[in-house]
Amino acid sequence: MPSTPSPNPSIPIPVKRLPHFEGLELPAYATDGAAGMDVLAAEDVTLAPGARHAVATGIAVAIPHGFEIQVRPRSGLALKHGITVPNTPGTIDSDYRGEVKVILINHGVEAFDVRRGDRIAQLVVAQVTKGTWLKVDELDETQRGEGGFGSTGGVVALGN
Ligand SMILES: O=c1ccn([C@H]2C[C@H](O)[C@@H](COP(=O)(O)OP(=O)(O)OP(=O)(O)O)O2)c(=O)[nH]1
Ligand SMILES: [Mg+2]
Repeated sequence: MPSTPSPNPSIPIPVKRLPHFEGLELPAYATDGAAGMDVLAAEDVTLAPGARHAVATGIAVAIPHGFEIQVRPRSGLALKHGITVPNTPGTIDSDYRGEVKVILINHGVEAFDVRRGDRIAQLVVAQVTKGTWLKVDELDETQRGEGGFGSTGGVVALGN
């Protein structure tokens, strides 16, 4: 029997469309199951190889307290053109009221033209769990202990 997909939880997010947003669409989920909303560039910019730029989106948001928006790259742009988000996932704080910008970097070998209206990245709404420090003198023992950074082996599969 096919299972009925449970609806995604969804929260309303106040969004302000800045003057240069004129004529663009709000970030939107491309499919029902998409994790991120594709966000459009609100400006034209050419990225030379190695160059980076904080690309305008034309929107400002008031994310409800306890949530954040993560700015993630689009895999198609990364694979085909080497265009990615150097600070991925970019963090939009709930108390930020400035314009949402997407930092793009060109890791490709050719210049890349971002055109106004292009879908340049995706925005993922996520819940934030805050931590508080519990000061201790000793930590519990684990199998890993202080091993890290490749301590469990290299790229060869376990068992080989
Ligand atoms: O990709 C991004 C990353 C950040 N921001 C905005 C929203 C975020 O709330 C603010 C600060 O971002 P972050 O904390 O990552 O940068 P910072 O270097 O720590 O700056 P700040 O001292 O302002 O927190 O900048 C964006 O618009 N796009
Ligand atoms: Mg910060």
